[in-house]
Amino acid sequence: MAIFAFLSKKQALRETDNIKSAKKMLADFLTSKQSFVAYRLPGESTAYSFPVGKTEPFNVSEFTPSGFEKAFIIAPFRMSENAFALWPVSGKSLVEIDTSDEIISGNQSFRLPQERDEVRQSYTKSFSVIKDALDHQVADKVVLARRLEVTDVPDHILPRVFCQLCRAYPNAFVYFFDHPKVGRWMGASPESFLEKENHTLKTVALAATRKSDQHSEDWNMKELEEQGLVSTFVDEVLKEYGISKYQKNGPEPVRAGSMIHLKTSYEFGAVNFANSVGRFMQSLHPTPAVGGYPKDIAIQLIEEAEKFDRGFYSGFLGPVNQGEFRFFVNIRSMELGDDKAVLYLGGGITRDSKESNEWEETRLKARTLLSVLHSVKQNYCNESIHLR
Ligand SMILES: C=C(O[C@@H]1C=C(C(=O)O)C=C[C@H]1O)C(=O)O
Repeated sequence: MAIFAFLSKKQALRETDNIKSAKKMLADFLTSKQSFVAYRLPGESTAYSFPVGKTEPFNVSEFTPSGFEKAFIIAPFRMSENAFALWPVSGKSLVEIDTSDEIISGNQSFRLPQERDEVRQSYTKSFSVIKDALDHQVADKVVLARRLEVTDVPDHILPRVFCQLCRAYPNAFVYFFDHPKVGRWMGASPESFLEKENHTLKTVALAATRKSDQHSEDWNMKELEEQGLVSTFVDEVLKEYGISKYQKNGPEPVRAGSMIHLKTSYEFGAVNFANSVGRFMQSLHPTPAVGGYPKDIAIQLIEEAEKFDRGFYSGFLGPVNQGEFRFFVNIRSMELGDDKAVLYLGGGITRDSKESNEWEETRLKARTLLSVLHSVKQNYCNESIHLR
């Protein structure tokens, strides 16, 4: 033990247990252009990373835990496009990484800059396409998303942003990956898609958004309906797969950063899905939390109203390990590259939605990542963030 006398406890631990500094490992991957994955599961103190070797495109319906052992799965919003499985370089396994050495001052002072008129007007246009369809009873709910571009985001701050996201959002699924076929993305998702633990499958119906300082009032009809449609959809998919016995709890309020959502939790036996878990995922995705209700009509309306490709935003992603898996909905996320970050921000629109409230909701959601980007930039570049 004496040889560690001059090291801090954390450093000594790193020497003995082979825990690497997240900041250093991710910086090395970025400078050497090595594809990688890094993630931290909700509620856990340990984060993991690995250099990516074998990569395989696949159709979500083909997914089985045994066929994708040790892979990290990344599925897009559109089920007509391929998902990707990323495995560690052969002979390498997951490395525990320490994200705690990156403690910087908080982000309380963060104020979201105003956005350009064109951005605001374009949202208004897309909103009216959706609202018209809802008013004509074409659908009951559609999730409308927009993009927000942040300039001057240099590569060297990204490992620090990842560490800071882990610290700021202990209950989120925090991830960061870079791969030539999939792109470079980072996020802090509050929403589980589907998880298998022991012999149980778990999912949630998460929707409706309030500022966390507004939670004392009762949830109104519009919010209850918006979340209720996600629950109705999950119930319908379970029924379609012949699952009649399941545990359902909620809805109850849950905190996600500076927001509160309503969540209903579901648990059911995995035995019902011997080889059909991939097909089940294909039926479940996208839930009306990120798509809409009815599903196919909502997807068509999204294509019509949003003038961009969602890519991996509002798809799902996560690790497969020892026959179990933890998949999360890819929200509160950003696509990185060329010295910029593009945030994707969505919100559920129903017939009772007001455009200005929905716009503000997307700005509230932007805070999750922007407040962290801002504090890292302030501390290491001595400047604030710039929106395009
Ligand atoms: C679509 C997003 O979030 C989803 C939409 C919500 C809403 O409409 O209130 C709430 C939580 C998420 O299920 C997003 O953050 O981009």
